[in-house]
Amino acid sequence: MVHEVIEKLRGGLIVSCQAYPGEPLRHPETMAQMAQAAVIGGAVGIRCQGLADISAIKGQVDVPVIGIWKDGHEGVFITPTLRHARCCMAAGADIIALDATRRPRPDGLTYAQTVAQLHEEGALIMADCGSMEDAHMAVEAGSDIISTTLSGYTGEREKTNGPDFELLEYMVQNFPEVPVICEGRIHTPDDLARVMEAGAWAAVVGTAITHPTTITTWFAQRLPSAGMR
Ligand SMILES: CC(=O)N[C@H](C=O)[C@@H](O)[C@H](O)[C@H](O)COP(=O)(O)O
Repeated sequence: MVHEVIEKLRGGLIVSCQAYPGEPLRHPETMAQMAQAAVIGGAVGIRCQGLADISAIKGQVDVPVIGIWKDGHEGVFITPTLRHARCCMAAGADIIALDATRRPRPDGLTYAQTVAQLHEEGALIMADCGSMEDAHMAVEAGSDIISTTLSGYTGEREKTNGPDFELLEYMVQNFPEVPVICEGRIHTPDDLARVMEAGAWAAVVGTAITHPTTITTWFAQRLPSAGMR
């Protein structure tokens, strides 16, 4: 049976509100405003990064919040350890997303051990996978949600221009009992419509909605003068 929090996400758009270190919008209040704006536009859930952002956003929106803590840039860095995950829970996240690759984790625990412990503590876990093999591992570990988040970022899958439909379809077909979230490089409303048609439980859109610097470059690159800059 699907948990009621995950049921609330079914068929909907989750907006990822993240600003990266050193960026002008990197402030918990700013991200909470961004999250509120996304909910007004129809987001059924928010994904966000960092303990301060999770707690600020939880104070401002009623929809489920998927929390992560990114620590570092290499290897396993999305909620890499049990400690990071527990902190996200304490900050108020309704669902914790974890790196669900088969790579070694900084605290020496396996993904399955991490999930088992967090389940004992009452957490709901979204598995950020980078490949079919990761998805199998994540499902065997009892993840509550599996996602395509890390496709194209771990060396196992090509970084496609848009979402990784092949991985999404594989997950949907092979794990019909597990909610599958499509995340990563959904850049247009058409992309979103297609991933939902492919059977995604829900979809996460980040950059195309909440990262104005990148969106500006998409436009700027189309200026007649772009090649001369
Ligand atoms: C690989 C990685 O670190 N992904 C992160 C996960 O939280 C975010 O940087 C992405 O913005 C998010 O997954 C949404 O994807 P997109 O921004 O492409 O819509």
